[in-house]
Amino acid sequence: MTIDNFKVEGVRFVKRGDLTLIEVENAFAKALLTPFGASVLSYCPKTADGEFDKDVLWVSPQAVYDGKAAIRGGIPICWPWFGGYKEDFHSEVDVEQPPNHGFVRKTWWKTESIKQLGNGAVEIRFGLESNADTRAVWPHSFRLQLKVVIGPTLSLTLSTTNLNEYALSITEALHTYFAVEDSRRIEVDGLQGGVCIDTLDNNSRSIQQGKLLPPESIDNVYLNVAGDISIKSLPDGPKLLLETVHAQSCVVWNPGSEIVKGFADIDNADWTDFICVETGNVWGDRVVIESGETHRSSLIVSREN
Ligand SMILES: O=P(O)(O)OC[C@H]1O[C@@H](O)[C@H](O)[C@@H](O)[C@@H]1O
Repeated sequence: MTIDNFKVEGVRFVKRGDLTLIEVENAFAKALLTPFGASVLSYCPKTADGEFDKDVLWVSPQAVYDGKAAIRGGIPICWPWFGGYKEDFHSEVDVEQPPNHGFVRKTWWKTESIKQLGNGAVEIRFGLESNADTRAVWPHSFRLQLKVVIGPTLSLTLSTTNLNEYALSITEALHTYFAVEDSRRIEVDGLQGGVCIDTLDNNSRSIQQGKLLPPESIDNVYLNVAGDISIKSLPDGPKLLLETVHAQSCVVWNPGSEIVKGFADIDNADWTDFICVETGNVWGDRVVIESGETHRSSLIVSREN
């Protein structure tokens, strides 16, 4: 079944570059997704007076849609490892350049279902099973599914099923690029008490005290922060609320004015337009999934005006 065979009210398919995009518009929001990387690229909820609000997500105007490169923006999925290829994933398989943040953000997923739910929200499920190509990079068997619900909130659930006869160890993150008025004037609440690892300062560790006022350039990993998180535009702009389930970690990243120059797919001036607040299970919060078991991790995003 090809993607065009899904006939659901308020859902249409358009091309951008080499990708097929899924456009959703319903009583609650409009959104844009693609099976390449199972990426959500846009989510504009409706305001109380029924107008579409600004996008919650940021996608770089320089993003590439060639079906090969990871899309710069929206919600890329980092799986089965976050960041570099960690020591514990090494195997007999020789991967010369293991992709940063894993391989599924650059892989075509299958669109398994698109349907309207009883309340009028739209649910889309993307799936990916291990195959010869994935085993060449990571020699394990798995089934992955991303369930996205476009409703009054944007909800994503990533499910990993371990199809091996042994336990599987993964790290994972929804690498969300949130659109903000000015990344220099925001505060992130909900990280306090977590272990903060500053990767721009030799992985120095501290305990996060109070709200985070991100410096211009930031690449902090927060462990053991399972509660809700919010991103507020200062002084009294809108607030984005991030509710998570089975996500112990959060990474806050923005390249800032210098490091951004090393990114071909981000304009040098655009770093103030977003903040990445990436929720999942990374570093020491890694997840071990027993044989035959499924692990689920969710993110639910909404905007409070
Ligand atoms: O360029 P990539 O692979 O998408 O990574 C972007 C950033 O992703 C963040 O999650 C990392 O913490 C940063 O170190 C990294 O630079």
